[in-house]
Amino acid sequence: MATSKTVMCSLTHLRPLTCAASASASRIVPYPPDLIKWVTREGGFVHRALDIAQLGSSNGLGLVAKEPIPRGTDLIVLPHHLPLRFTTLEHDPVLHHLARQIPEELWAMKLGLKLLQERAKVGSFWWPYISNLPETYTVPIFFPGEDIKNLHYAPLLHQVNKRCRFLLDFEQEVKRALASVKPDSHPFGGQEVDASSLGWAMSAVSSRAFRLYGEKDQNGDRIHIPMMLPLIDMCNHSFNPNARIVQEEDTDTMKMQVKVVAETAIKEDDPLLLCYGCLNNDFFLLDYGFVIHSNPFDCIELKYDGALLDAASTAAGVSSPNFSAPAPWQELILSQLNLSGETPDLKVSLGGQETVEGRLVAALRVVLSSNVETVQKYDLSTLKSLDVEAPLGVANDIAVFRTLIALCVIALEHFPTKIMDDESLLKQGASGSTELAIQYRIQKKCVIIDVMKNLSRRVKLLSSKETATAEG
Ligand SMILES: C[S@@+](CC[C@H](N)C(=O)[O-])C[C@H]1O[C@@H](n2cnc3c(N)ncnc32)[C@H](O)[C@@H]1O
Repeated sequence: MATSKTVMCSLTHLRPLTCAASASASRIVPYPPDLIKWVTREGGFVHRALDIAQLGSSNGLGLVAKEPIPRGTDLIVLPHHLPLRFTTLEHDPVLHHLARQIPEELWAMKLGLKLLQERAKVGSFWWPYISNLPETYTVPIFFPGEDIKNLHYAPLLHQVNKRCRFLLDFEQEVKRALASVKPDSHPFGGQEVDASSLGWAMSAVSSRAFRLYGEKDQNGDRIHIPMMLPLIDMCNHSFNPNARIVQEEDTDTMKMQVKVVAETAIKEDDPLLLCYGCLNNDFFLLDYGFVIHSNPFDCIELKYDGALLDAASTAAGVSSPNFSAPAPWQELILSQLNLSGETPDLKVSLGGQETVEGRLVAALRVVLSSNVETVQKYDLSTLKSLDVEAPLGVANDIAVFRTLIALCVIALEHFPTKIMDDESLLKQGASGSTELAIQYRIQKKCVIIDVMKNLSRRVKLLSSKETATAEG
């Protein structure tokens, strides 16, 4: 739900480890070593048609094909020693101690510690790779406070604040851990590490690492671990990728190597594109620093709240809704949907592949029905499905969809601006993080509008069927 009242926390007031960047593709050093040559020299393979190039103004650098490449062609092969990993074999006890303080959901920080260590190390094996990394990132932890507020969407503001707070606390943790370390065992070569440099490392990893099979665990099974893949991580994202990552055993060394293979035929001058995952825009913005227009996986999060649903239902013209006081049999089904009971999960979503989260559809169908016998004829998966047409009757589904449409209207009204206002702000020439924040909130509102359109179509269809039945 949208809000602008959350207390902001941002890292922009902190001194960055590196000098400030202006261009989006600005790298750690002005003239980094040639990455393709380094990968090849280290025993990797890079298809001769591949080159690194600047792609548009906002996508940074990318890989492009200088000539047509047939489907199935090997494009890049990285031998086992090139990916950067944080493994249990790491010798540094301070790094391990710090890694243990990082919550699982911020896994990128763990590998980020290793990245910072290698960045600080004189003569690091990975320097040719690290020096090619972007100097700054467009993720919201680096937005000025005003632009964090400009996101206008509480669940994301919460995540941004959580990350900023973690980095500020972790900075203190790192300082405490380093205070007693002797200079020759300092994990960062004696360099000071602050929240800004930790944020740089976390963002470098979250925007570039892939989770692939890593070490074997005690049972001999390979576990997924995040890895930074030099050169491969120059590929930008698309939901219609022309390349994919494959892991296979190198027949010479018997070690795992990572490959990029052409998924489709690639035309001359086409960028090489991988799919980073079926993610919503919250993940794309938080982890990668960009937003996808008409993202089919974008969604908005709402709280299942009886009073709110009664208000929505009443506004939709549904008579005497009882979401605030469901009957005991309805309450029982709500507990089965985990929307009631001792530890309910009240977060429900609109948009994405499901259009309306199944638990919310089922809850509305059940609470807006007064007929316990009819409801008991169906299992939960039927009640949750929008593909099953009106299991509890046409009038029930019409009431459900109208309530959901009213809920969408309420959700839209929580945003302090309308899409028209946002678009005129963009036309006036908002730049950098302001533009990104505005694009993000426009997309959230578009998700709601698309859900409303979808539900309106369903109401129209059901109403025409209802009329036809009455007339017939
Ligand atoms: C794995 S890196 C790809 C290489 C990167 N472009 C560079 O300059 O190093 C991921 C980053 O590329 C950019 N990017 C990738 N795909 C994009 C897309 N479809 N639209 C906008 N930016 C994209 C984002 O900045 C993202 O954080």
